[in-house]
Amino acid sequence: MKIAIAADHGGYTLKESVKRKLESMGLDYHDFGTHSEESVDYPDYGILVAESVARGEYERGILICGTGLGMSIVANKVPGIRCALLHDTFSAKATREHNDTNVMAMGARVIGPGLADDIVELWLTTEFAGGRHAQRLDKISAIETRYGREEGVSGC
Ligand SMILES: O=C(CO)[C@H](O)[C@H](O)[C@H](O)COP(=O)(O)O
Repeated sequence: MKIAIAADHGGYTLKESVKRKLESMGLDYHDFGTHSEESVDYPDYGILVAESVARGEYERGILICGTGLGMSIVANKVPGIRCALLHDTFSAKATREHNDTNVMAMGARVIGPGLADDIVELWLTTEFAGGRHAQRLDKISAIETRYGREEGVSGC
């Protein structure tokens, strides 16, 4: 599984920790930045991960900022992206089973590296359950279509 990862300055340190977790799981990743704690704007980084996942270049994306809120808002603007803001393991498992989320966001000012590792591992290893949940995802896609965003990000 290929993973795209990015953070703003608030999430930089946790991103480095999550990268070590991915390496320990034997997973490939691409780090879209940021590469220091110098202040940056989270939309500039969140969009890189969201669009690369939407284009199919990476199977999953991981985004980290101070709260995870800004990153999750950005990612969910991109057609085809279903991003979950995750700070607990129950939700990490449930959002894969029920929502088939392809991007997750965390807040480095909310949780520590140990819990973040557990969340990432569960989120990456839990399969979508399908069944009744699939028809709900179809309805989410229909909402995207209704707002004229069915074209995805081809051409970006
Ligand atoms: O987007 C956020 C909140 O929704 C992130 O937590 C950012 O990391 C945060 O806003 C950055 O804040 P700062 O005061 O500029 O460090």
